[in-house]
Amino acid sequence: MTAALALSLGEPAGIGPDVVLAAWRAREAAGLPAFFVVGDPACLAARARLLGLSVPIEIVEPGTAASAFREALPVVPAGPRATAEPGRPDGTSARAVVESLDRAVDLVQAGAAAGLVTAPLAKAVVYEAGFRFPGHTEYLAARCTPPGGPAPRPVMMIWSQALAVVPATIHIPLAQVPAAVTADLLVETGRIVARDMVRRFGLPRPRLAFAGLNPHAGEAGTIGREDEAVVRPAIERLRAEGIEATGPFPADTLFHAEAREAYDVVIGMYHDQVLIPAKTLAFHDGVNATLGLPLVRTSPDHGTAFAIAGTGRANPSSLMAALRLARRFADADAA
Ligand SMILES: NC(=O)C1=CN([C@@H]2O[C@H](COP(=O)(O)OP(=O)(O)OC[C@H]3O[C@@H](n4cnc5c(N)ncnc54)[C@H](O)[C@@H]3O)[C@@H](O)[C@H]2O)C=CC1
Ligand SMILES: NCC(=O)COP(=O)(O)O
Repeated sequence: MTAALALSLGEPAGIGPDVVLAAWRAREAAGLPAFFVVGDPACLAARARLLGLSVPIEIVEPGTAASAFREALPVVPAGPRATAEPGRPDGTSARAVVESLDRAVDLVQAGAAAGLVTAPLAKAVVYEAGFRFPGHTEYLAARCTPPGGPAPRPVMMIWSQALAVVPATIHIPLAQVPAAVTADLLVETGRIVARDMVRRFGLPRPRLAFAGLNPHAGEAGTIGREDEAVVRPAIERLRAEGIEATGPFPADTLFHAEAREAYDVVIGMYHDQVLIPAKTLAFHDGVNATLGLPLVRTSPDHGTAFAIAGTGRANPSSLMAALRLARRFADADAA
Protein backbone atom coordinates (compact mmCIF):
# COMPACT_ATOMS: atom_id res chain seq x y z
CA MET A 1 0.00 0.00 0.00
CA THR A 2 1.32 3.50 -0.84
CA ALA A 3 2.57 5.54 2.10
CA ALA A 4 0.03 7.99 3.52
CA LEU A 5 0.57 11.73 3.96
CA ALA A 6 1.79 13.04 7.32
CA LEU A 7 -0.20 15.94 8.77
CA SER A 8 1.37 18.05 11.52
CA LEU A 9 -1.01 19.09 14.30
CA GLY A 10 -0.43 22.85 14.19
CA GLU A 11 -1.52 25.24 16.95
CA PRO A 12 -4.04 23.46 19.20
CA ALA A 13 -5.75 26.73 20.13
CA GLY A 14 -6.49 27.37 16.46
CA ILE A 15 -8.77 25.76 13.90
CA GLY A 16 -6.21 23.13 12.89
CA PRO A 17 -7.87 20.34 14.91
CA ASP A 18 -11.32 21.43 13.67
CA VAL A 19 -10.41 21.22 9.98
CA VAL A 20 -8.45 17.98 10.43
CA LEU A 21 -11.49 16.31 12.01
CA ALA A 22 -13.81 17.74 9.36
CA ALA A 23 -11.52 16.62 6.53
CA TRP A 24 -11.34 13.08 7.90
CA ARG A 25 -15.14 12.95 8.18
CA ALA A 26 -15.41 14.11 4.55
CA ARG A 27 -12.74 11.68 3.31
CA GLU A 28 -14.99 9.48 1.21
CA ALA A 29 -17.36 12.09 -0.18
CA ALA A 30 -14.41 14.36 -1.02
CA GLY A 31 -12.18 11.55 -2.33
CA LEU A 32 -9.31 12.48 -0.03
CA PRO A 33 -6.00 10.63 -0.03
CA ALA A 34 -5.03 8.75 3.14
CA PHE A 35 -3.33 10.82 5.82
CA PHE A 36 -2.30 10.48 9.45
CA VAL A 37 -1.86 13.15 12.09
CA VAL A 38 1.45 13.43 13.92
CA GLY A 39 0.96 14.79 17.43
CA ASP A 40 -1.20 14.56 20.52
CA PRO A 41 -4.22 12.27 20.01
CA ALA A 42 -5.89 13.59 23.20
CA CYS A 43 -6.06 17.08 21.68
CA LEU A 44 -8.00 15.76 18.69
CA ALA A 45 -10.28 13.66 20.88
CA ALA A 46 -11.05 16.68 23.07
CA ARG A 47 -11.84 18.87 20.05
CA ALA A 48 -14.11 16.18 18.60
CA ARG A 49 -16.00 16.05 21.91
CA LEU A 50 -16.30 19.83 22.01
CA LEU A 51 -17.65 19.90 18.48
CA GLY A 52 -19.98 16.96 19.11
CA LEU A 53 -18.34 14.92 16.34
CA SER A 54 -18.02 11.20 16.36
CA VAL A 55 -14.47 10.54 15.16
CA PRO A 56 -12.76 7.28 16.11
CA ILE A 57 -9.05 7.88 16.63
CA GLU A 58 -6.58 5.04 16.16
CA ILE A 59 -2.97 5.17 17.35
CA VAL A 60 -0.87 3.77 14.52
CA GLU A 61 2.62 3.29 13.20
CA PRO A 62 3.12 5.23 9.95
CA GLY A 63 3.18 1.98 7.95
CA THR A 64 -0.35 1.03 9.00
CA ALA A 65 -1.89 4.48 8.65
CA ALA A 66 -3.13 4.03 5.10
CA SER A 67 -5.04 0.85 5.95
CA ALA A 68 -6.47 2.35 9.16
CA PHE A 69 -7.62 5.55 7.44
CA ARG A 70 -10.99 4.30 6.21
CA GLU A 71 -12.30 3.32 9.63
CA ALA A 72 -10.54 5.78 11.95
CA LEU A 73 -8.46 8.94 12.04
CA PRO A 74 -4.92 7.54 12.31
CA VAL A 75 -2.57 9.35 14.70
CA VAL A 76 1.15 8.78 15.22
CA PRO A 77 1.72 10.17 18.72
CA ALA A 78 4.52 12.73 19.03
CA GLY A 79 5.54 15.36 21.55
CA PRO A 80 3.95 16.35 24.85
CA ARG A 81 0.22 16.97 25.46
CA ALA A 82 -1.18 19.91 23.48
CA THR A 83 -3.44 21.50 26.04
CA ALA A 84 -4.11 25.08 24.87
CA GLU A 85 -7.85 25.76 24.79
CA PRO A 86 -9.54 26.73 21.51
CA GLY A 87 -9.21 30.45 20.91
CA ARG A 88 -6.74 30.89 23.81
CA PRO A 89 -3.14 30.36 22.72
CA ASP A 90 -1.01 30.38 25.84
CA GLY A 91 2.40 29.13 24.83
CA THR A 92 2.16 25.93 26.88
CA SER A 93 1.63 23.90 23.72
CA ALA A 94 4.43 25.41 21.65
CA ARG A 95 6.67 22.41 22.24
CA ALA A 96 3.89 20.07 21.18
CA VAL A 97 3.49 22.06 17.96
CA VAL A 98 7.19 22.07 17.13
CA GLU A 99 7.74 18.40 18.03
CA SER A 100 4.78 17.38 15.88
CA LEU A 101 6.33 19.23 12.96
CA ASP A 102 9.83 17.87 13.58
CA ARG A 103 8.57 14.30 13.77
CA ALA A 104 6.37 14.66 10.69
CA VAL A 105 9.39 15.88 8.69
CA ASP A 106 11.47 12.97 10.07
CA LEU A 107 8.86 10.55 8.77
CA VAL A 108 8.72 12.15 5.32
CA GLN A 109 12.50 12.20 5.05
CA ALA A 110 12.64 8.54 6.11
CA GLY A 111 10.12 7.60 3.40
CA ALA A 112 7.48 6.57 5.99
CA ALA A 113 5.12 9.26 4.68
CA ALA A 114 4.59 10.33 1.09
CA GLY A 115 4.59 14.03 1.87
CA LEU A 116 3.98 16.63 4.54
CA VAL A 117 0.81 18.66 5.04
CA THR A 118 1.00 21.23 7.80
CA ALA A 119 -1.88 22.57 9.86
CA PRO A 120 -1.41 26.25 10.71
CA LEU A 121 0.75 27.26 13.61
CA ALA A 122 0.73 30.61 15.40
CA LYS A 123 4.04 32.18 14.57
CA ALA A 124 4.18 34.38 17.67
CA VAL A 125 3.57 31.38 19.94
CA VAL A 126 6.36 29.24 18.52
CA TYR A 127 8.80 32.18 18.31
CA GLU A 128 8.43 32.62 22.07
CA ALA A 129 9.32 28.98 22.50
CA GLY A 130 12.54 29.45 20.54
CA PHE A 131 11.44 28.45 17.02
CA ARG A 132 13.79 30.63 14.98
CA PHE A 133 12.23 30.50 11.54
CA PRO A 134 9.76 33.01 10.05
CA GLY A 135 7.51 30.15 8.92
CA HIS A 136 7.33 26.52 7.83
CA THR A 137 8.90 27.45 4.49
CA GLU A 138 12.22 28.59 5.94
CA TYR A 139 12.19 25.84 8.60
CA LEU A 140 11.82 23.18 5.92
CA ALA A 141 14.69 24.63 3.89
CA ALA A 142 16.88 24.29 6.97
CA ARG A 143 15.69 20.70 7.49
CA CYS A 144 16.59 19.92 3.87
CA THR A 145 20.09 21.41 4.01
CA PRO A 146 22.73 18.70 3.57
CA PRO A 147 25.53 18.66 6.18
CA GLY A 148 28.10 21.25 5.14
CA GLY A 149 26.12 22.00 1.97
CA PRO A 150 24.25 25.08 0.85
CA ALA A 151 20.63 25.53 1.93
CA PRO A 152 18.18 24.86 -0.90
CA ARG A 153 16.05 27.82 -1.94
CA PRO A 154 12.48 27.32 -0.74
CA VAL A 155 9.80 28.78 -2.99
CA MET A 156 6.32 29.59 -1.68
CA MET A 157 3.47 29.03 -4.11
CA ILE A 158 -0.16 29.80 -3.33
CA TRP A 159 -2.16 27.70 -5.76
CA SER A 160 -5.82 27.34 -6.67
CA GLN A 161 -7.70 26.54 -9.86
CA ALA A 162 -8.21 30.29 -10.26
CA LEU A 163 -4.66 31.56 -9.78
CA ALA A 164 -1.13 30.44 -8.91
CA VAL A 165 1.28 32.97 -7.42
CA VAL A 166 4.80 32.98 -6.02
CA PRO A 167 6.29 35.75 -3.86
CA ALA A 168 10.01 35.98 -4.73
CA THR A 169 10.75 37.35 -1.27
CA ILE A 170 8.77 35.71 1.51
CA HIS A 171 8.63 36.67 5.19
CA ILE A 172 10.73 39.84 5.31
CA PRO A 173 9.83 43.40 6.24
CA LEU A 174 8.62 45.50 3.31
CA ALA A 175 11.48 47.95 3.84
CA GLN A 176 13.97 45.18 3.00
CA VAL A 177 12.28 44.07 -0.20
CA PRO A 178 14.01 46.29 -2.79
CA ALA A 179 17.49 45.19 -1.68
CA ALA A 180 16.44 41.54 -1.47
CA VAL A 181 15.05 41.47 -5.01
CA THR A 182 18.14 40.53 -7.02
CA ALA A 183 18.36 39.15 -10.54
CA ASP A 184 19.89 35.94 -9.18
CA LEU A 185 16.97 35.47 -6.78
CA LEU A 186 14.45 35.98 -9.57
CA VAL A 187 16.26 33.65 -11.96
CA GLU A 188 16.61 30.93 -9.35
CA THR A 189 12.95 31.29 -8.35
CA GLY A 190 11.85 31.25 -12.00
CA ARG A 191 13.82 28.06 -12.68
CA ILE A 192 12.30 26.25 -9.67
CA VAL A 193 8.78 27.35 -10.58
CA ALA A 194 9.19 26.36 -14.24
CA ARG A 195 10.62 22.97 -13.30
CA ASP A 196 7.87 22.15 -10.81
CA MET A 197 5.10 23.35 -13.11
CA VAL A 198 6.35 20.85 -15.68
CA ARG A 199 7.11 18.01 -13.30
CA ARG A 200 4.39 18.35 -10.67
CA PHE A 201 1.59 20.18 -12.48
CA GLY A 202 2.15 18.51 -15.86
CA LEU A 203 2.28 21.74 -17.87
CA PRO A 204 4.65 21.14 -20.80
CA ARG A 205 5.50 24.81 -21.30
CA PRO A 206 4.51 26.90 -18.28
CA ARG A 207 4.01 30.63 -18.77
CA LEU A 208 5.59 32.72 -15.99
CA ALA A 209 4.48 36.35 -15.66
CA PHE A 210 6.60 38.62 -13.47
CA ALA A 211 5.00 41.50 -11.59
CA GLY A 212 7.04 44.66 -11.33
CA LEU A 213 8.20 46.00 -8.00
CA ASN A 214 7.12 49.60 -8.46
CA PRO A 215 3.82 51.23 -9.44
CA HIS A 216 3.32 50.78 -13.22
CA ALA A 217 6.36 48.48 -13.17
CA GLY A 218 8.49 51.60 -12.80
CA GLU A 219 7.04 53.44 -15.84
CA ALA A 220 10.23 52.98 -17.87
CA GLY A 221 12.46 53.81 -14.93
CA THR A 222 10.73 57.03 -13.91
CA ILE A 223 9.04 55.53 -10.81
CA GLY A 224 11.89 53.46 -9.44
CA ARG A 225 14.69 51.82 -11.35
CA GLU A 226 14.52 48.19 -10.08
CA ASP A 227 12.12 46.98 -12.76
CA GLU A 228 14.47 47.92 -15.59
CA ALA A 229 17.73 47.26 -13.74
CA VAL A 230 16.85 43.99 -12.01
CA VAL A 231 13.54 42.40 -13.00
CA ARG A 232 13.80 42.78 -16.78
CA PRO A 233 17.35 41.38 -17.02
CA ALA A 234 16.27 38.39 -14.89
CA ILE A 235 13.39 37.70 -17.27
CA GLU A 236 15.78 37.92 -20.23
CA ARG A 237 18.10 35.39 -18.58
CA LEU A 238 15.21 32.99 -18.05
CA ARG A 239 14.08 33.42 -21.66
CA ALA A 240 17.62 32.69 -22.84
CA GLU A 241 17.31 29.35 -20.98
CA GLY A 242 14.11 28.55 -22.88
CA ILE A 243 11.71 29.40 -20.05
CA GLU A 244 8.60 31.30 -21.13
CA ALA A 245 8.94 34.30 -18.81
CA THR A 246 7.30 37.66 -19.48
CA GLY A 247 7.10 41.06 -17.78
CA PRO A 248 7.68 43.01 -15.68
CA PHE A 249 3.97 43.85 -15.63
CA PRO A 250 2.24 46.48 -13.48
CA ALA A 251 0.86 44.44 -10.56
CA ASP A 252 -2.40 46.37 -10.32
CA THR A 253 -3.70 45.08 -13.66
CA LEU A 254 -2.19 41.61 -13.60
CA PHE A 255 -4.95 39.74 -11.79
CA HIS A 256 -8.24 40.53 -13.54
CA ALA A 257 -9.96 37.71 -15.41
CA GLU A 258 -8.64 38.43 -18.92
CA ALA A 259 -5.11 39.05 -17.66
CA ARG A 260 -5.14 35.66 -15.95
CA GLU A 261 -5.69 33.94 -19.30
CA ALA A 262 -2.20 34.92 -20.42
CA TYR A 263 -0.11 33.09 -17.81
CA ASP A 264 0.04 30.01 -15.61
CA VAL A 265 1.72 31.63 -12.62
CA VAL A 266 2.64 35.10 -11.42
CA ILE A 267 5.98 35.65 -9.72
CA GLY A 268 5.64 38.74 -7.57
CA MET A 269 8.25 40.69 -5.69
CA TYR A 270 6.83 40.45 -2.16
CA HIS A 271 4.39 38.52 -0.02
CA ASP A 272 1.29 40.74 0.02
CA GLN A 273 1.61 41.78 -3.63
CA VAL A 274 0.59 38.28 -4.72
CA LEU A 275 -1.04 36.73 -1.66
CA ILE A 276 -3.76 39.38 -1.54
CA PRO A 277 -5.13 38.55 -5.02
CA ALA A 278 -4.65 34.81 -4.43
CA LYS A 279 -6.54 34.76 -1.13
CA THR A 280 -9.20 37.15 -2.40
CA LEU A 281 -9.97 35.01 -5.42
CA ALA A 282 -9.86 31.61 -3.73
CA PHE A 283 -9.49 31.80 0.05
CA HIS A 284 -11.24 28.54 0.82
CA ASP A 285 -9.66 26.55 -1.99
CA GLY A 286 -6.15 27.98 -1.91
CA VAL A 287 -3.15 25.82 -1.06
CA ASN A 288 0.26 26.94 0.13
CA ALA A 289 2.89 24.66 -1.43
CA THR A 290 6.62 24.76 -0.83
CA LEU A 291 8.62 24.17 -4.02
CA GLY A 292 12.36 23.79 -4.46
CA LEU A 293 12.87 21.22 -1.70
CA PRO A 294 13.47 17.48 -1.94
CA LEU A 295 10.16 16.73 -0.21
CA VAL A 296 6.49 17.42 -0.74
CA ARG A 297 4.91 20.03 1.52
CA THR A 298 1.53 21.71 1.27
CA SER A 299 -0.74 23.46 3.74
CA PRO A 300 -4.05 25.27 3.81
CA ASP A 301 -3.61 28.94 2.85
CA HIS A 302 -5.24 30.20 6.06
CA GLY A 303 -3.92 30.64 9.56
CA THR A 304 -5.11 29.68 13.02
CA ALA A 305 -8.35 31.73 12.99
CA PHE A 306 -8.51 31.79 16.80
CA ALA A 307 -11.89 33.53 16.89
CA ILE A 308 -13.69 30.55 15.37
CA ALA A 309 -11.65 27.66 16.80
CA GLY A 310 -13.87 25.07 18.44
CA THR A 311 -17.09 26.67 17.14
CA GLY A 312 -17.73 24.40 14.17
CA ARG A 313 -17.48 27.34 11.74
CA ALA A 314 -14.05 26.52 10.27
CA ASN A 315 -14.22 25.59 6.60
CA PRO A 316 -12.00 22.56 5.85
CA SER A 317 -11.89 23.07 2.04
CA SER A 318 -8.42 24.56 1.97
CA LEU A 319 -6.98 21.67 4.00
CA MET A 320 -8.74 19.21 1.71
CA ALA A 321 -7.27 20.95 -1.34
CA ALA A 322 -3.83 20.82 0.35
CA LEU A 323 -4.17 17.07 0.92
CA ARG A 324 -5.14 16.46 -2.72
CA LEU A 325 -2.29 18.61 -4.03
CA ALA A 326 0.27 16.90 -1.78
CA ARG A 327 -0.84 13.52 -3.10
CA ARG A 328 -0.60 14.79 -6.68
CA PHE A 329 2.94 16.07 -6.07
CA ALA A 330 4.01 12.85 -4.33
CA ASP A 331 2.70 10.74 -7.20
CA ALA A 332 4.37 13.00 -9.76
CA ASP A 333 7.68 12.85 -7.89
CA ALA A 334 7.47 9.06 -7.72
CA ALA A 335 6.60 8.59 -11.43
N1 LIG B 1 0.92 28.11 7.43
C1 LIG B 1 0.76 28.67 8.62
O1 LIG B 1 1.13 28.10 9.64
C2 LIG B 1 0.09 30.02 8.73
C3 LIG B 1 -0.05 30.58 9.97
N2 LIG B 1 -0.63 31.80 10.11
C4 LIG B 1 -0.77 32.30 11.48
O2 LIG B 1 -2.15 32.33 11.83
C5 LIG B 1 -2.37 33.35 12.81
C6 LIG B 1 -3.61 34.17 12.44
O3 LIG B 1 -3.39 34.78 11.17
P1 LIG B 1 -4.44 35.70 10.41
O4 LIG B 1 -3.66 36.67 9.62
O5 LIG B 1 -5.46 36.20 11.37
O6 LIG B 1 -5.13 34.76 9.33
P2 LIG B 1 -6.23 33.64 9.45
O7 LIG B 1 -6.19 32.93 8.13
O8 LIG B 1 -6.05 32.81 10.65
O9 LIG B 1 -7.63 34.40 9.59
C7 LIG B 1 -8.05 35.41 8.70
C8 LIG B 1 -9.59 35.47 8.65
O10 LIG B 1 -10.09 34.36 7.92
C9 LIG B 1 -10.96 33.56 8.73
N3 LIG B 1 -10.64 32.16 8.42
C10 LIG B 1 -9.38 31.64 8.33
N4 LIG B 1 -9.46 30.35 8.02
C11 LIG B 1 -10.76 30.03 7.94
C12 LIG B 1 -11.48 28.83 7.67
N5 LIG B 1 -10.84 27.67 7.40
N6 LIG B 1 -12.83 28.86 7.69
C13 LIG B 1 -13.48 30.00 7.94
N7 LIG B 1 -12.86 31.19 8.19
C14 LIG B 1 -11.52 31.19 8.20
C15 LIG B 1 -10.63 33.94 10.17
O11 LIG B 1 -11.70 33.69 11.04
C16 LIG B 1 -10.26 35.40 10.02
O12 LIG B 1 -11.45 36.16 9.95
C17 LIG B 1 -1.07 34.15 12.89
O13 LIG B 1 -0.39 33.73 14.05
C18 LIG B 1 -0.28 33.72 11.67
O14 LIG B 1 1.08 33.72 11.90
C19 LIG B 1 -1.12 32.50 9.05
C20 LIG B 1 -1.01 31.98 7.78
C21 LIG B 1 -0.40 30.69 7.52
N1 LIG C 1 1.06 33.80 4.36
C1 LIG C 1 1.51 32.48 4.25
C2 LIG C 1 2.26 32.10 5.43
O1 LIG C 1 2.62 32.92 6.25
C3 LIG C 1 2.60 30.68 5.61
O2 LIG C 1 3.96 30.57 5.81
P1 LIG C 1 4.62 29.16 6.02
O3 LIG C 1 4.37 28.78 7.43
O4 LIG C 1 4.05 28.22 5.04
O5 LIG C 1 6.07 29.44 5.75
